Amino acid sequence: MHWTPEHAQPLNQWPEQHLDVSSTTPSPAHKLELPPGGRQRCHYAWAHDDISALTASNLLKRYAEKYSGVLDSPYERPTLGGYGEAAFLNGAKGDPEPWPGPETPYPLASLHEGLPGTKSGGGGGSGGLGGSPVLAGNLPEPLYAGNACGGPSAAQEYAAGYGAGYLAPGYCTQTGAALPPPPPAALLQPPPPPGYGPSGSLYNYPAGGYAAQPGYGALPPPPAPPPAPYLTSGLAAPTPLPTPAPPRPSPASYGFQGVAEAGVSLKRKATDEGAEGRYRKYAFEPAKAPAADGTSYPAADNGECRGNGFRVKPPGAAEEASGKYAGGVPLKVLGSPVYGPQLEPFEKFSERAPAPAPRGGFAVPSGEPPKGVDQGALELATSKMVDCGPPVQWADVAGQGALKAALEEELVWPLLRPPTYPGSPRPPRTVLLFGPRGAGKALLGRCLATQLGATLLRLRGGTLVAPGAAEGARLLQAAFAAARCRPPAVLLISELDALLSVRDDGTAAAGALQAPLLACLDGGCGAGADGVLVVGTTSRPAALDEATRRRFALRFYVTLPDGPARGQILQRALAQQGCALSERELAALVQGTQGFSGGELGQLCQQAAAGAGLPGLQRPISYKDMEAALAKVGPRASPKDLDSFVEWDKMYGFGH
Ligand SMILES: Nc1ncnc2c1ncn2[C@@H]1O[C@H](COP(=O)(O)OP(=O)(O)OP(=O)(O)O)[C@@H](O)[C@H]1O
Ligand SMILES: [Mg+2]
Repeated sequence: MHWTPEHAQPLNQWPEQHLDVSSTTPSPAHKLELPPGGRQRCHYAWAHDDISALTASNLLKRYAEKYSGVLDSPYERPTLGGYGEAAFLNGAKGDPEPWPGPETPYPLASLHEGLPGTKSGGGGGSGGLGGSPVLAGNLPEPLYAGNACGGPSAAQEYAAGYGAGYLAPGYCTQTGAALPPPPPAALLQPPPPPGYGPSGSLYNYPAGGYAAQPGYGALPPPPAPPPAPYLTSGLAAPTPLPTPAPPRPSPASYGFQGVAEAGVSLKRKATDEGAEGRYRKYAFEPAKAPAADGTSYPAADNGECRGNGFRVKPPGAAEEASGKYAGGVPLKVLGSPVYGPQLEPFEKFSERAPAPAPRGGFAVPSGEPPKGVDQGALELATSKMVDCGPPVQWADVAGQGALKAALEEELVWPLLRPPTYPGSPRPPRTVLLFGPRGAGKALLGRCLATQLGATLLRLRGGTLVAPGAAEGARLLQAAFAAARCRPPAVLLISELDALLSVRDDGTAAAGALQAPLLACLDGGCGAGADGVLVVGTTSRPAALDEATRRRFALRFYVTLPDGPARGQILQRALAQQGCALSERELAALVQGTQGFSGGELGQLCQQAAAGAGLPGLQRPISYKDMEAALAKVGPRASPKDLDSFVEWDKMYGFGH
């Protein structure tokens, strides 16, 4: 039968209670715990419980008095667990006096020690194990000495491991004998909390001994109690009910030790599973956190995964990247500089006084024809080759500042300067001007003649080649002769490259006029005499073979005009056409004629004039005429051409 609080009797009803201490069935604990030798005796005493009635009543009277003091004293009902487990464990519910006998290994505090109204007894402290307080105290020597049925040692173990002292009414195993009163109800555990089922242990059985009890899985079955101490009066405590279980510990706070516990816990687990399974939903478990962003995907440990698992780039990342690359410094607006007065007007050069007739090295006309030259050819050359055009001053050449300077310093001045000393190096007598068509090479040649005050003889390679090689050779020789006859002379040979025709595969054609040319350049036809400058020009420098190229001491790249130069050229050309554009219109034209040569600009203006009406009837050229002309006239030099010029210049030019 399970003791339940209902069985608790108030103390004042105890006297009627009689303890039936006779029992023939030892509790399992007794079976287990009794020393072998003591088993017999213990059975004997237990069976025959021959404690005199007098003794029993003495005992009851003694403890009744003792307990009555307790009950009358005003004190709080202890809270659950208010009493240390030890108190319940060793059952020291009442008397603090130790059981006479060897020092107990477990000094126990008296249950009532320190309570108001209680006598500060000699108990407490090392209160002996005297087993149940009911039996403790200076009781007469127990009838059973030694180990009888679990004498002190047994009692100790028992008491220590278990609150054996409490003998509930209803457990009177001794007929007629009144047991000491049960501890006041206050000492009893409160009723179990709701949720506990009717079955299962509510009590804190000591570890070991008992098989796991079916339970709620919340508490492991308590360990088996050590053998109950026997009443000194011979009363053998019947199998005591286990003390009320301590408050249900949280799973982690079970205090049971040892294998039994482990077994118990294992066993419990099995049952727990059931119980826990039943109550799992209430079990404390951290719920899985939903994905932070509420998606149904489980949040990865690192919290990285979102949605379909792809991470979203932080906004603006792409912009930032493009900003980094695309946001470079905006390119400067390229364009030809606005045509402006910074350029020297053409006239300026023309203002310059013509160079004084050179004295000295260049030449003084000898008046005598050179020997071996065909007279007819000479006359032809004089009449046909001598350029009688207006002088060209440096200012008449738009732009080309650097080139103009180089030419002046490298050619003109040395030619004009008398030799500084005998044997001083001769000034160059040949110069090659190369660059795109219409770039002003001839113009420069003309300028040079002007600057040297020299006769200008102009040859076109193509003209020489046309009548045939022989005829051409004759003419070439006549030209050089004539130049020699008219010192200072500038022999301007344009389209030099026509004289040196080179097949597409780079092999020279049948030396058309190359040989006579080289001979003349070497002074064979009077050339090279003092007072003759040969200016060769070409727009195909690459067609020149090395022999020819090397006959020209100076080689300069004549580039296309830049913006301001273009403006000047346009302005001059338009002026020649009798019209003038506004600065804005001019600026627009300059912008729209990038890559045009001077010659092409002239052509443009001529085209515009044509659009303005027939010659003589034409109106002034308008901007619209120019725009129309642009549709027809365009730059000839391709970027590729321009690149080749640059390359050649690097390789063979004198740069400037
Ligand atoms: N820098 C310039 N300043 C003024 N006029 C120029 C300039 N360049 C070219 N021109 C004009 O363009 C026309 C062609 O010039 P020029 O004959 O000197 O070119 P080129 O280089 O000799 O051409 P080609 O290779 O066909 O002989 C000329 O009427 C000239 O006045
Ligand atoms: Mg020319």
